[in-house]
Amino acid sequence: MNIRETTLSARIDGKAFAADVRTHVADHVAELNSEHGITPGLAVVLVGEDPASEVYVRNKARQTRETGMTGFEHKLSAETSQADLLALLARLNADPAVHGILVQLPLPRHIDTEAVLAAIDPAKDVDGFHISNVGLLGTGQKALVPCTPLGCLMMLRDRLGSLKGLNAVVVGRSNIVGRPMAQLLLRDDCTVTVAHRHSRDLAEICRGADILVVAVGRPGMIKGDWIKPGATVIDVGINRIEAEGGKTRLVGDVDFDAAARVAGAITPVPGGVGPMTIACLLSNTLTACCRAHGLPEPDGLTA
Ligand SMILES: Nc1nc(=O)c2c([nH]1)NC[C@@H]1CN(c3ccc(C(=O)N[C@@H](CCC(=O)O)C(=O)O)cc3)C=[N+]21
Ligand SMILES: [Mg+2]
Repeated sequence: MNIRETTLSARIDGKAFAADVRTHVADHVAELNSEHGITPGLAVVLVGEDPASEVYVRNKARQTRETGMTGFEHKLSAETSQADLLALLARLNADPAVHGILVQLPLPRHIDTEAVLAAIDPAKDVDGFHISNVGLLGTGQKALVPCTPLGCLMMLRDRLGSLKGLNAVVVGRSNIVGRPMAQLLLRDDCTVTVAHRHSRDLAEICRGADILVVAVGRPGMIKGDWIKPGATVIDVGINRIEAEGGKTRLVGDVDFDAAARVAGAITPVPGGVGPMTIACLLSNTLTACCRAHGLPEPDGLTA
């Protein structure tokens, strides 16, 4: 087999997977609607004008509508006070048409992120960032699970079936990805190592990984010879770098071409984890809606 073929067979198509998840969500939403007259609603709150965030929020709003759910968008100026933001969240918490609430991060510096996340009703916390959901996940209870790690887990289960007993290495320990990812892998009976910027001999740690999840935000940091042959590699990094002709290009945290020659499977950037994150946001909104109404949750969409 030549290198090109090897690369292609190793690629995990997150974009196609996400489209499947959205179809599954849309089917369930249609059923909720026809049988119970319920339409799941997702509120997205964006504070300030960050171009990348606006693209993301726009994509998400479109996909929310495409799956038959209602999207509520709240775009607030960068100068919005914390009190005003908290007042909006109180209204959304009380609104029965809103089943999911997402406050786009990062927030402007004058706003206390932890206070804002704590103000979201945990039952509507489709990002899974409220400490109540973090604690439920950490103790193996039913939670709303952060979208990016949930999407990674879905791809891993799809590729590998059971994850039991596998060595999983998570590089990065953020509250958004690394930590919840480690909890999910532990729950699926992996032996989990969490590595980070202070870890000694990161290359050697990575070489022991049957599953390698990287979420550090450093373009191409993970080299091909750090990958165990046949390993499954999930690249969470989305780094915009300068390309030729003054253009920009998206790359992950893993040196894709080199890693793809060694890995059993690997997610590309773009077209890997990113689309799955949005699909999982939609599935979390559906899950929150089902729980709010005491109705059965969709199969295969929750961790
Ligand atoms: N409360 C909160 N929850 C989030 O989930 C959240 C957030 N804040 N703040 C920003 C980050 C970023 N994020 C992305 C989701 C999808 C893509 C995505 O679909 N990326 C495409 C490429 C898109 C492009 O071309 O720019 C891909 O990887 O194929 C990217 C980034 C969610 N975030
Ligand atoms: Mg880190």
